Order: sequence, then C-alpha cells, then structure tokens
Amino acid sequence: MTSQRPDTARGFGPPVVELVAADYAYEDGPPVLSAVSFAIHEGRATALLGRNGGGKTTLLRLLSGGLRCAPGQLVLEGSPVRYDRKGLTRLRTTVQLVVQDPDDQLFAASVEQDVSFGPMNLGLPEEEVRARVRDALEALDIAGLRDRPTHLLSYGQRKRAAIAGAVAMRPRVLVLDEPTAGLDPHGQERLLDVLARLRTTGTTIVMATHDVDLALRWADDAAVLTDEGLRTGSVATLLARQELLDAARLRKPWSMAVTEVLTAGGLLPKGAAAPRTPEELARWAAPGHFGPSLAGSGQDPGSGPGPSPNGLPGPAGQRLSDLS
Ligand SMILES: Nc1ncnc2c1ncn2[C@@H]1O[C@H](COP(=O)(O)OP(=O)(O)OP(=O)(O)O)[C@@H](O)[C@H]1O
Repeated sequence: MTSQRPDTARGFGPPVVELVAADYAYEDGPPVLSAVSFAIHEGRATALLGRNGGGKTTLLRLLSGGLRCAPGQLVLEGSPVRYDRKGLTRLRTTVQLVVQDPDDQLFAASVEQDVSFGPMNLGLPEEEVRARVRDALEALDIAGLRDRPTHLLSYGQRKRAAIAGAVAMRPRVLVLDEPTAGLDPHGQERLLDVLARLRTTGTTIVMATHDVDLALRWADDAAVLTDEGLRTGSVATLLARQELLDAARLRKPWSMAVTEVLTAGGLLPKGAAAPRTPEELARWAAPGHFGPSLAGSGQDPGSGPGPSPNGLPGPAGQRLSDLS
C-alpha cells in the first residue's frame, strides 16, 4: 500500500501532526500499511474510512503514538516525535486517541477517577485536575455520572466517559475510533452535538467510521484507505469517486445517490451539489433553490413532455414527490 504526500495544496497551514511514509506490520504479520502519509491540520474534521481490517485502527494508533511505524516518521508540530517518556508526553498532550471499545480504555473504579487519571499523570495541580474533570464531564453531558462505578455504566455512557478522559487532557487533536458504533440514533446525535461543541473550542477531530452518510455530514476532509494506499481530500470530492468507494468497499452516501438520480432525470441542473445535512436538504428542496422544479412547477404533471417551465432540462411539471 502506498500513499501520496498529503494534500497540502489546499491552503492549509503546517499540520499539527503528520505521519510521513509510514510502514507498519504486526509481529510475524503481513504489512498492514506501506508508505502511508497522513497530515492532520488545525481545526479540520477528518473522517477516516475503509474496509474492515483495512488498517484504520492501526493508522490511528500510529498517529497517537501507541504504535511506532518502521520505516516512516511521526512529526508533531514540525519535529519528529521521540518515543521516550518526554516525547510521548508531549505527543499525548497534543493528540489523544479514544479506542473503539470503551472497556479497553476505562479502568478506574468511578467515572471521576477515570477521567482524572490522565491530567493527574501529567502532574498538574489538584485544582487544575478538578477543573479539567468538571469541564470534560460537562462537555460530554455526563456530570451526573461523576461518582458512578464505571462497570455500572451503559455502553453509550461508557463511550462518553472514555471520550471525557481524552478531553480532560485538553488535546489539540482528538482521534476517535468508530465513536458512533453501537450507539442508538439519539446517542449518535448527542455525540455529534458534543463533537460540534468541541470543534467550536478549537479541537481538531479525526474519526474512523464506516458510516459514509455520517462522514459526508460531519467531516470537512476524508481519508480513504484502500489496498492501493490512503487518499485524502475534501469529503464531498472523495465520496463522489465511485472507483475509490469500490476499492474501499464503501457505498455512496444516500444524498449523493439521490442527487445523481435527480440529475439524470433532469430534475436538477448538472453539477448540483448533494445536500450534506438535513438542514441543507431542507434549503435544497425549498422553492427557488434550483428554480421551482423541486417544489413543483404548479403545472399539471400529466401535461406531458415539453419545454421545462423552470428552465431546467427534463419533463415539464415533474415533482420530487413523483419519484417516490
Ligand atoms: N494486535 C494485532 N496483532 C496482529 N495483527 C493485528 C493486530 N491488530 C490488528 N491486526 C491486523 O491488522 C490488520 C488491520 O487491522 P485494523 O484493526 O487496523 O483494521 P481496521 O480498518 O481498523 O478494521 P475494522 O474496520 O474491522 O475495525 C488486520 O488484518 C488485523 O487482523
């Protein structure tokens, strides 16, 4: 697997953290990643996508220092990471990984003890630790669970407690391995709200996910792992590339698929961008956004083919509701 140099031509500043030409193989195993480069830029939300067993978790562990690439380099704020105590502490105060299974992360008796572990380990004053724990629990909406034994939490609550532990480290980059997996729809929405709030405070977020709809909705950038390497770019651009989706065993986001059908049917102008969020969909379908066609032209749908009354190609008078 090889990778292009990350796209630095998109006007971003230097990456906060960057893997450069990284190889990784587990002991006695085949190569999982070969010459993969992955740059994380300040303030961006990046979705990491790829097939099961494709190497996403491995890549996130390399990025956060839990694994060490060989050959290759992990570069933090312009300097190669040193894998000694001082170097790893510096890395972990900047980049925090939350693993997929919260039971692999939580180990203390209570939520408060678990969330305070990282800041205490940094040797911070008690008052600072307390403030960080309070802020992290509030950010994750679990202040009410502060004294709860971690083994009595629900799966969704354990996920939140695990993320709170990472947030309490106040990292610039939060790396989440499939954070929405196993959450019910309400839990997923709550988590996305939490991530949106974290982004407003300047946190850069990388999320591995199999959910292409979530990726299109949430991310600015995508990084797609295939056997050919890692492709990076804007999420809307990469998820529109069918050959890349096929190589990564992904499907097209539903809104892109619907947009393609509507465009092919002449109901949308060529090149219309797919809506990425429910709010965008509502604006997109409102009268006048693309001309009147999506909301209906007011013309009798049975009036047959003819010049489109709204200036768009396609059968006159056809409505979005006609497609169902
Ligand atoms: N600790 C390990 N020891 C040996 N091989 C491992 C280990 N962890 C992962 N692998 C192997 O490395 C490859 C990549 O695994 P990885 O977990 O990084 O993929 P992934 O993209 O995160 O998969 P998924 O989407 O299923 O979570 C797989 O073939 C896996 O079996």
